[in-house]
Amino acid sequence: MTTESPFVILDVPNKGQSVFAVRFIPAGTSLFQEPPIITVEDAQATAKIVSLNRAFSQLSAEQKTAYLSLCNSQPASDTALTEVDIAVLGIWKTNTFVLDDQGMINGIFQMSSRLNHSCLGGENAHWEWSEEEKLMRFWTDRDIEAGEEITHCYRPDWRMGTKNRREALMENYGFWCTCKVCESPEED
Ligand SMILES: C[S@@+](CC[C@H](N)C(=O)[O-])C[C@H]1O[C@@H](n2cnc3c(N)ncnc32)[C@H](O)[C@@H]1O
Repeated sequence: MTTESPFVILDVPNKGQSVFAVRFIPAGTSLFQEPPIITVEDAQATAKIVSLNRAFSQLSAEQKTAYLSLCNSQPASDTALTEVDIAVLGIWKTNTFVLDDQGMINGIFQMSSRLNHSCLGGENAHWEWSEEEKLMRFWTDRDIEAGEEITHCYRPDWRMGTKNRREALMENYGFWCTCKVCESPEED
């Protein structure tokens, strides 16, 4: 049995970087686990941004570099902000995971942030956050073949037809979805 990672991060045209299986990965496999780079706990969006800036300023140089290396799909809306603040906020909006049912706790993760989205039915992995251990874990939902993109569903409740779902993803996440469900000619 090999101990090498079963996946790699590669560039994909129009989708930035993404995670791909390098060999067959059976359903139910633990892909990886990692601690967050940052977590922020606040109820209100504006309070979250203040907490985010505080949390970012307290990161080590290495953590800041890891954070700032993540993808930013958000247009810069507030030109009064500094370049770094714009990047911190854009990266936050592009990559944040909501970690609790109340929407209070958000987190940013280095590896987890590299997985692209697939609309419901196209995804092949899911995540679980352990509040006790402060660890994010990714698991495969089904068998994944070598060369397959590993994706999870960012928001599973958007069963509203391809056009509406794509518009909702654009509005909420800042990208036009090109997952295999949206690209399928059988979808409406
Ligand atoms: C959390 S990041 C995922 C990793 C990212 N591709 C990267 O380069 O680091 C989310 C961003 O990836 C891209 N992305 C993810 N899923 C996508 C999809 N289904 N269709 C098009 N772009 C997608 C979008 O730019 C989105 O804002």
